[in-house]
Amino acid sequence: MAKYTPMMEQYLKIKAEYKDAFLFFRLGDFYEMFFDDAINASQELEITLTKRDSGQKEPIPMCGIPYHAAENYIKVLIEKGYKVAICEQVEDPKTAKGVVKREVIQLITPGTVMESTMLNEGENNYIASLSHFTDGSYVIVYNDLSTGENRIALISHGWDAVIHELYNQPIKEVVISSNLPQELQEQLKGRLNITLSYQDEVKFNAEYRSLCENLNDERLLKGFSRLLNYVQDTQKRSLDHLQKAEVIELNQYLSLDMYSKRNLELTETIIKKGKHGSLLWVLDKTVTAMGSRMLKKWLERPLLNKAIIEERLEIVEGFYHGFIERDTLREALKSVYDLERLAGRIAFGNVNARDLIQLKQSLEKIPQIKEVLIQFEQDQIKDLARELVFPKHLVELLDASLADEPPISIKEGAIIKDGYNEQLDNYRYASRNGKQWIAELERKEKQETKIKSLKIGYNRVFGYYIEVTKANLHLLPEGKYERKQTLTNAERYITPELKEKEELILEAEEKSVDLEYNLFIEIREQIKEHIPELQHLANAVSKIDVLQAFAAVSEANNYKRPNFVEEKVSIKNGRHPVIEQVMNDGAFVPNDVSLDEDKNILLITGPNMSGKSTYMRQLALTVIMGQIGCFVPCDEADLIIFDQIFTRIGAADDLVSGQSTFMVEMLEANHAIANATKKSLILLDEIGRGTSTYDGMALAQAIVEYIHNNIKAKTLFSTHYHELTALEETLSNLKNIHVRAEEYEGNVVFLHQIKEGAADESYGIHVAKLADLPESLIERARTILHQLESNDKPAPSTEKMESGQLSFFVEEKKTAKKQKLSASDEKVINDLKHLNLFEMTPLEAMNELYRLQKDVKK
Ligand SMILES: Nc1ncnc2c1ncn2[C@@H]1O[C@H](COP(=O)(O)OP(=O)(O)OP(=O)(O)O)[C@@H](O)[C@H]1O
Repeated sequence: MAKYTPMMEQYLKIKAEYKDAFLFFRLGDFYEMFFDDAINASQELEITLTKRDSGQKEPIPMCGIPYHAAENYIKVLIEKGYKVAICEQVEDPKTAKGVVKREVIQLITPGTVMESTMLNEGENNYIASLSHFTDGSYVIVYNDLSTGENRIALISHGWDAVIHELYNQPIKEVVISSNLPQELQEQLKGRLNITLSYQDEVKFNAEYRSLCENLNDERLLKGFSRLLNYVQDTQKRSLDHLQKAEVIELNQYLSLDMYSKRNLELTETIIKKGKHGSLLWVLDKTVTAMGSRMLKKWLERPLLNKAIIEERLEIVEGFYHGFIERDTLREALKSVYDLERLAGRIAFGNVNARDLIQLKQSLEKIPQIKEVLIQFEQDQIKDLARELVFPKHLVELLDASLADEPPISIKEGAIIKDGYNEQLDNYRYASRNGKQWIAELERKEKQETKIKSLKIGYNRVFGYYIEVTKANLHLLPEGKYERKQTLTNAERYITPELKEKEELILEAEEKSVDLEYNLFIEIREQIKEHIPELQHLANAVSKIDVLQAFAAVSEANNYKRPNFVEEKVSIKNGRHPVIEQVMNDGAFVPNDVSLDEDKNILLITGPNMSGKSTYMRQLALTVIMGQIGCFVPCDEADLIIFDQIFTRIGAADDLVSGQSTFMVEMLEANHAIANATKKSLILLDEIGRGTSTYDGMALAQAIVEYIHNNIKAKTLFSTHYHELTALEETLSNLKNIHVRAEEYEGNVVFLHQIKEGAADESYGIHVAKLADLPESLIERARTILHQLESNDKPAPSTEKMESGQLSFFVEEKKTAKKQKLSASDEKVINDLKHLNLFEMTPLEAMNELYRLQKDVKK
């Protein structure tokens, strides 16, 4: 077999170290890719695939992109979850002997991008590391390379908790050990859709000692080192902006499992996966990107500590009433640039002078912000003001050194102010002086030759020249000028003295550009020393921004400050914060919520689409808003501090891929039952609808009883099984409520009002009528329903139900479903077939029809 060319040998050697990345191999002005990389990249990037001789018999596949356009292509690949290794020529090709030396200078991965065009400003971009230990515990480390943030959590209660923790965090990549069991790796990829990277060798790097000082657990240290080792290996450059690892004590925050994070649409909606329509969308009245990111973090981890919640509420209260000051504050905050990411880019070495001017302008706003804050009477707001430490020396340095309007490039001069550096001033003087001398020469020559149109110009090839039009050539004295260039209408000349000045000017200019570049790097290095100060400031500014946003949104939407009490939840005229925003003014019907020691379970009945899930969701969202320190959507609220929220709401779907709807529903219910405490909030919507009526109802009843007898958590339980309302008689802490709907001229009118007691009727048949189904079908449905209603009585309830009994119903499920679809139901089933409802029980089918009708109306 023929040998590869030396360059190809070099390529193959480097590529062997970066098998899981596209290797961008620098050749002159291009990054080239070869072999499979070329084939795949040509498809992913839609660029032409060509061939190149490699020394072998057959040419090899190749494709390339111009180096100056690389950023866009890299962006596309990273967004698709790929990694890109940037391999540069690291010696001057002109002086190189043999093949030019090349090295990978950076491995760009989805979790480690720094370029602002690839980052979403309102969102963190985390890379995480996950380490597992023989005692069954796990350590997760989150790092945002763009801001330097490091957070670390120890999880000692199993793998499921790891998945719940990682879910819904903006993580692009997880670094693991290749020893992590394959099945778990598959779950990370499949359930969470995250790029996996491997770092098996984990060694403590003394360089980062100061970042880990507070980690007193070997496991935390090991987890953190795995992340740092990986980041160091891929980035190969200064990471001076990395911040001390902050340990997240998970038991200090309201725990939300992945189902609840998703069902409640805190930061993104389920269907469109966008911010619009989420709670974050309503609350995000922040004016800085830093504030927006902090708000998102707060929403993902509501607090349990009453003192901190009250401190936030006190600040919001101050901002709420001081609306004039708040406006001034918002205006000032608007001019504050993303200090956090800027600090990261300063450390990384990719800021330009314009960025630093923006830094200066942002910092100049700090005294003004402080001044506004100290005007408030609340001590908590005055404390915020104290956290804003104005870095005077830094502003002075930036002000003295940088030109007010520098260009983007840092290699073309015009970035340093006059008077900052004596040497630079000398060069500039020489250059300006020379130019003045030339202007003077032009004036003198014009006078002497009497040629008014004579001019002195400059171009890169010939330098300075004297230009005389052909018509005036006869006026020039003999022998004084040396001809340099002939144009159609003019001749260009030089003189020895002009040449001499030209050299002085050009030399001064060249030296001054070099010097400016060096000075800029020096300034950047000096600023690096202040990165911790900038990060501290960024943190304080973000907090102020989030709290002013809470005040702004609370005022705009008429939210009220909640009281935190010991045992009861009592909300007057509560509203759903998101739905009320998308409805016309005043269209949303407010409702009360009352839960206490005596009545901790509310069993909600009422027709479909009447507002049962909305009522449940609005309670959860109100609790979360309160526990992040925001006012809440109602007229008055007494709340307790909940430790966990569990939900099973809305369409059960493919969240856990490969599982049936019913299975998902059971997983979610089981998760709640296994983990909830008396201090938790459980919201279960239509449990049991994923299976046939009999076992669905049985399961629903068993679950309610189990919560009632064993957990005693505050619970909202909505159901279609009207029969369950009888439980009020046997379960002393359960109370029936219903959503009111009225029949008006044969139609259902939804009033969306919550009332005490059970709903009197199922409205399925009316709903089907609304859907204009054939009269015969409706009649038949009525008969079937009637039969069902007379047969389906709930099993007598028991106060001593054990959790093990639940499995009995699950086992029974399949046979029960078959029984349901008897031959006598054939006609209805056939009629429904075209609507794909044949898999359902008649009652469920009615519900589906109603949904359908509602959709058609929309
Ligand atoms: N309090 C309210 N005021 C005004 N409109 C409401 C209210 N509650 C709910 N709605 C409207 O009714 C629609 C249906 O509400 P929701 O989904 O909560 O009903 P549901 O009873 O849970 O229905 P299903 O049983 O089908 O899940 C909402 O999308 C909203 O438009």
